[in-house]
Amino acid sequence: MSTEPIRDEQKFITSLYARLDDLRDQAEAGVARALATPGTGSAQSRLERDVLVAEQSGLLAAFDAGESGLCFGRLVFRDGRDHHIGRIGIREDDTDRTPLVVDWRAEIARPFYLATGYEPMGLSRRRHITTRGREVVSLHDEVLDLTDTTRTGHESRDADEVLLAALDAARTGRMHDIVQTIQAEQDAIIRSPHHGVLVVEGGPGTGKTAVALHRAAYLLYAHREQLARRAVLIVGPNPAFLGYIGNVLPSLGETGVLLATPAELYPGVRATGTDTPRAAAVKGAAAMAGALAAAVRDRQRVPERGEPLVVPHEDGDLVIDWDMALEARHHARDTALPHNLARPSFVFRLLDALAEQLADRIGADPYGGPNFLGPDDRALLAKGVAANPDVHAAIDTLWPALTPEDFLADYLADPTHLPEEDAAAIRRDGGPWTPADVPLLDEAAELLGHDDSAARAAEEAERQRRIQYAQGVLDVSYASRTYEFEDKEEVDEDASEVLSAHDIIDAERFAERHEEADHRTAAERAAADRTWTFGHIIVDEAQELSAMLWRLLMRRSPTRSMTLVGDPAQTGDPAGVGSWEEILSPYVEDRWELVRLGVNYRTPAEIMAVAAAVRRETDPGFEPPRSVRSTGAEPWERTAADPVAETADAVAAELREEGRLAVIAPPELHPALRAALPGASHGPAPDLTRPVVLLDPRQAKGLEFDTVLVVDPDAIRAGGPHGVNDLYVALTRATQRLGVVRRA
Ligand SMILES: Nc1ncnc2c1ncn2[C@@H]1O[C@H](COP(=O)(O)OP(=O)(O)OP(=O)(O)O)[C@@H](O)[C@H]1O
Repeated sequence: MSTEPIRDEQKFITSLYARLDDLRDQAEAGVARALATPGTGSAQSRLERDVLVAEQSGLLAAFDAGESGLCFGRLVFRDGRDHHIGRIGIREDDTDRTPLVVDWRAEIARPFYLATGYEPMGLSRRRHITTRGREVVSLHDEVLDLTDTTRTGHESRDADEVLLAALDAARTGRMHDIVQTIQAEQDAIIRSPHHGVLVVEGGPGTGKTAVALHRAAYLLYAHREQLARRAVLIVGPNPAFLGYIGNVLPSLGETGVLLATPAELYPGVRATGTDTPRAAAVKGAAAMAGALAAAVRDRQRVPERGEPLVVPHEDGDLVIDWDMALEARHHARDTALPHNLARPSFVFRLLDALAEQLADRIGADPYGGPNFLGPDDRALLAKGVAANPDVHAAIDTLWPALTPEDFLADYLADPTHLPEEDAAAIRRDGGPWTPADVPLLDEAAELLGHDDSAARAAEEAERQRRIQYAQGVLDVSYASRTYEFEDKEEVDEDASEVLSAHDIIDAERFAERHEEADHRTAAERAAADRTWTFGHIIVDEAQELSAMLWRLLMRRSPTRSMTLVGDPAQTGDPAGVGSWEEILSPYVEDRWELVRLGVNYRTPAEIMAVAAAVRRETDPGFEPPRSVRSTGAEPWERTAADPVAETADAVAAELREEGRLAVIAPPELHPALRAALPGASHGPAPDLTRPVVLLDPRQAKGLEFDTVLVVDPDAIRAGGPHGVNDLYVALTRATQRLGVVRRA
């Protein structure tokens, strides 16, 4: 390509960055001004200031995200329209508010990802613009109009070149966004409607994680009003994985997302313990729900027949017998409320019965006439009974108020309603909570309930008042908006692609932000609230989740707006549920959609052949996803009496200036490997940006490295019920080179 188009694009890109700088300065000044405004101290002035700070801060985050790779494409339509495509939408500072660059998520940007020579979608030309910092380094053009005389017929390879350059690039230890090279099959998933459950299945490296993250960004853009308020939850397998993907959404300007591992889904509990695989499987099985429910009922007791509880009282002993407690228990259970919420029914029924017992005794006419006591005397007696701490202590032994933590700790010390061998596997006295305990704590919290109804009602009334108030302030702010606060609905057909401040904030969220004591974002509040329900939930490596964890997640998503991505062939967790049908049918029957991704963007064909051979040992018909690349570098395999020393030598030989290397080995080899590889990052949350990282196969899930050394594959395979899957995961992590060190 001649240098002229590059010069022209450079001119455009330079002016675009100048506009971005302006907007950023304005937003920064806006925040500073708003924060410096002394205000009158009234609720109104504080709210107005918060409106400004939130709007400007949201814009600032988006402008900062746009800094790198702000504009990466251009679409020239046959009808003369000409649009640049970028990470965020920006408009010119003119009276028409001319779009300068269109957000990649806008409908008008779609042909950038979908158009082909056969289906040009109105395009005559598509350009890929590659920049380094603010400098244009290359352009790749595709002529899609078959009648264009400059067309050579080879243009489509240009798009592949951009993709292959991205796939070939050295890894940094952090996942990058793929907005420049989203493929058509991926685009369809990213933009599919957000209602209902969408399952995305695909082999290693097919872009499931990338698609899931871009889908979150797309949904937040397309349904901002609904989703930003309730936040989007992304569940990933482990802390290393969350660190790996953590930059992708901020790089797309999105912050309304909570990333969490399954172990973090019960606020206030840090699950640092570990279970045996057998214990994890028992705790994860659906049968635990029934066992816990039965165990809660066991805590609703009645005295043995003929062995009543006798409570000393100033007006005479009170007797709680089998009949009386049974009647109160029926009454409380009939409410169908959780244990702690049904407890007041039990308590009041017993108190009434005891007061009556006392009145019957004290006021009894020895000659069989009517009771002497009038309503006032009876009320006085009832008051005395209700005020007696011994009465309450006795009732507590029958229907105690329980916290989920105390209940589960008691249960695990003496598990009931399970076959004895399962109970033995999970029996435990004390010790830290484990990840498999997290859904059990949540289940217990549901069964027990927390009696905060009065506080909640008061809170809701106050919230409604604030929303009404905030709407008034927003209306004022909107009427006096500056040009970049334009509502996307009311402008032209290009409008929906441009970033708009009113997308970033709405009255309800404002009201929420304005709570005096609570200025946290929706995602932050969601993280602290067990009963939070999310606007959308994305689960990565969904095949790993246990039935009990699915119950927890479904409670967090009453609308069932979910995207589940996974690969059953990579299941490692002993509690992982076998099939999507099995996972989903209890919640949505067959109302879910399955899409498959079939192209492997990570693993070169040479490496994939080795990984597929491992699977074919147990599943002869196994077909791996098709690798998009082949590097010519054949994986190597060595057998050594001392695999640790051999690995250390191989690491020294394989280390390159650029890129990252992972040693994936069974956990029992880690102490020796740590000693032999002193520079390697390791542990529960290793730093993946270091040149060498030591991982066990489970930790390697979802990650990728330029070079991977798999140590003692036979031990990995023999390491558990899903050992073959773990080995398959380990072998499919490399983007360039794979070495295998066997034990002799
Ligand atoms: N369209 C694309 N353009 C550029 N890179 C892509 C594209 N799709 C996927 N990739 C890259 O391919 C690699 C694998 O993607 P990703 O991790 O999302 O796959 P996955 O299906 O989740 O894999 P696994 O199941 O093995 O964890 C990543 O480096 C990702 O950035």
